[in-house]
Amino acid sequence: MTVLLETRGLSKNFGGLKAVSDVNFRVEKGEVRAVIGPNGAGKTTFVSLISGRIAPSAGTILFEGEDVTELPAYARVQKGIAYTFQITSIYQNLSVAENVALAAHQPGGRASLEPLARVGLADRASQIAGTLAYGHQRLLEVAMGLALKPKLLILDEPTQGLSDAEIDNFITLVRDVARDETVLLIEHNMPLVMELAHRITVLDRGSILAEGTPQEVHANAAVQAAYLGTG
Ligand SMILES: Nc1ncnc2c1ncn2[C@@H]1O[C@H](COP(=O)(O)OP(=O)(O)OP(=O)(O)O)[C@@H](O)[C@H]1O
Repeated sequence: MTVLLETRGLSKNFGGLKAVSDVNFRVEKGEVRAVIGPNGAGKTTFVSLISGRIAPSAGTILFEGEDVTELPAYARVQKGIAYTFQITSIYQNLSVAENVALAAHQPGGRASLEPLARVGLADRASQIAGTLAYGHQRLLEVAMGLALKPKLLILDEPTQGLSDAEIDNFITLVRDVARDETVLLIEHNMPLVMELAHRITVLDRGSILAEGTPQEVHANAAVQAAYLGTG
């Protein structure tokens, strides 16, 4: 197995708060890795550090063996790290297709519609993005991430606001994406995580509480106590 992403001693403090604390983490190429944990565990902060949206207080981030800790976000995108944009970065007044074209840095709108087809939005290509339902805006974000042809696709709560049928489509989508790319998924929907992830990392108060296959994590007593609320 080849390690795609590794963090060593990765930490982020906000004042006195250790949002991410000394995290040593590895993702293999081709994996679907879920990061779960209670609210405030540090999941978004962790992936923001990996994508370069925020700078760490300490530690190192390696991508394909290269130290990318000091690289700005755009340079990490060029290396193949795509973080689905927060919804605010969708251009609400542009069409769905134009948003994908912009994400792919082809503002003339000549980008392939393939990313839209992959997320099931091809028939909405000409719709104004701001008029999409919330769940569809999340899928548009995923399409914008795919348009970058990433090696690592980071999805931050992608199924929020999706219907059950759309979540089923999303599972198919991630399996399809995972044939070519590695996926790092932050997700609160536990049945979905159990079904999709090869391995799960559980964050709690900024640190890794547990890591393993869905079965191992589900059976972990510390996880049940801290997260599943059944301990
Ligand atoms: N910019 C910031 N300034 C100060 N504190 C922050 C900042 N961003 C996050 N925090 C704090 O860091 C901690 C971790 O937050 P983070 O958003 O990473 O958690 P999370 O696991 O993604 O939570 P959720 O599941 O609710 O999205 C929280 O206590 C949060 O209040």
